[in-house]
Amino acid sequence: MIDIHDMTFSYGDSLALKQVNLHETEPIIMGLWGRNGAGKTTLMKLLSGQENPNGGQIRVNGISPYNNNNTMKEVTYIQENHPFSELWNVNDALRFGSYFSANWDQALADELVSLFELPRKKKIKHFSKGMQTMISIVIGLASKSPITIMDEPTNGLDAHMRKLFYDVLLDTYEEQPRLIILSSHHIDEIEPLCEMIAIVDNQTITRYEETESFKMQGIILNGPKNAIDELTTGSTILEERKLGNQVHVMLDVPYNEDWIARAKLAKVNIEKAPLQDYLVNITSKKEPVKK
Ligand SMILES: Nc1ncnc2c1ncn2[C@@H]1O[C@H](COP(=O)(O)OP(=O)(O)OP(=O)(O)O)[C@@H](O)[C@H]1O
Repeated sequence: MIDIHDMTFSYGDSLALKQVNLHETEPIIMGLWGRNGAGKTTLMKLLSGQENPNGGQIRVNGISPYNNNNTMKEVTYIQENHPFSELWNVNDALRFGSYFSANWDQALADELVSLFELPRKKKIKHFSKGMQTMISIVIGLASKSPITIMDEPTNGLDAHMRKLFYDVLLDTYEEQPRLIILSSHHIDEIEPLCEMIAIVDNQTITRYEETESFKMQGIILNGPKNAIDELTTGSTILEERKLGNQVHVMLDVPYNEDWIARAKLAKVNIEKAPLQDYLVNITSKKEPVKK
């Protein structure tokens, strides 16, 4: 479905992506996580054919996507704060979506507009931020495109609407599996949906792994300095804080029976590092400490 090999892209003289590699043949839900400016949006633009790489290769369903009419039919890209015309209401936006999507499902679009309680006649520019996100979601899901890319799809949604979004996305995905790519800075908002997560950091994809494997990784230890020092010898420390004789560290190791037993023996408190904190630390500019 997508195959990216040593791809590089610059905006003029400014390098945005370098040596990107990503290969996915299955219709899965993929998360794209990275910090501000990491290159997520640029990668999504390249996948949807809006930009042309300067080097390397990108293939979407076997073809180079840039300026390719076939890509336009097969890939739907919903940008963050999608720029709807000032004049449009919901019906206009849906008509626009239907023009560009070969698999457009009008019944689903109507169902989602009702579910999200979006007023059909009100101008979209007068919608709240969450409502604007919802109409973008409707267009993304009703497109039923083989490759559907959504930038920050939970932006502005409250907990209730986010839950609705999860439910409808999974329902439509189960009905018709396709490659759905969701980007976010907040991993917790997309992680429940994603089978695989790609980490975009320092202008490239540094890791592409199963969500479950990321969720296993990273532990936090709290305890006396000497006990922590002994336990952490040989491990990579991602974060360290001291309070008197007490030390708090995050290690880049799996949260497993072995570490739970070692911590118990050393009388040190152990817990799983929150996924978002773990990812922030592994993409931090500061060098991790190897003890
Ligand atoms: N049109 C542009 N012209 C020049 N530089 C750009 C342009 N768009 C993005 N960039 C630069 O490319 C880099 C990657 O930006 P990009 O928008 O892809 O990051 P991002 O991961 O989506 O960030 P965010 O999470 O903040 O939206 C940044 O350094 C950014 O300043």
